[in-house]
Amino acid sequence: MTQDELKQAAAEAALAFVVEDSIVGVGTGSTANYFIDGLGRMKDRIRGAVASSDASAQRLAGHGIALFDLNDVTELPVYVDGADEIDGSLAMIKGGGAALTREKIVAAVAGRFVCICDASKRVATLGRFPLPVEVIPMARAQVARALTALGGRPVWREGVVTDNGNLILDVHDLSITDPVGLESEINQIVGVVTNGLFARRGADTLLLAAPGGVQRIDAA
Ligand SMILES: O=C[C@H](O)[C@H](O)[C@H](O)COP(=O)(O)O
Repeated sequence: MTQDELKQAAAEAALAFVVEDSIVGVGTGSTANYFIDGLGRMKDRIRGAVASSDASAQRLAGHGIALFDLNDVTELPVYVDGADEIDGSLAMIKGGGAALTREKIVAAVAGRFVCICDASKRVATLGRFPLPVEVIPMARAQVARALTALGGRPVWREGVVTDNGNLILDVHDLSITDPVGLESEINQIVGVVTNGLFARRGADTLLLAAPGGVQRIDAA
């Protein structure tokens, strides 16, 4: 099976978690796109969706799925999204597509975070994938210095502007021994909007696709 087929298999498995007549939280990226396409087939069984990016909103709209503003939503039973890396405790690195802040906001409202991944995303320790950090533009250099002081090597993702009008620094070479602590520590740097560690609120359920099938792993 190709990596794309595995992503699609994980995404299809997530459709079983969609609650009838509910509003669905929808992530961003190539794996989430397969989920959106599947959701399109069952659009008559849901009220609509909250999107975590302009790109996902566009794809959802293309399927005729009603879009809701998160401010108007009080109940979001399920959020489905991919990840760049996920560890044994279901903590993740996200933001390879620069959508981390909206993803974290929508996920925070959701009752259950279902992560959909192909097996290549599963790691013992987070950090081989450079950690994306969304930064207010005028603070780019000072945040980069603070991230260097933490032991990382920040690289500005030049040319990329987030849906919120901000910049991304990708932090290489971090030793992530305490994902929960590091997530909080980086968020304390003035000028940081948020970082791509999803550890304080990780996934509740992982659907991990390998050639042998899709494995379900629930958080302890
Ligand atoms: O900003 C992007 C998101 O965090 C994605 O969920 C993540 O990058 C995984 O994307 P993909 O499914 O394309 O590997």
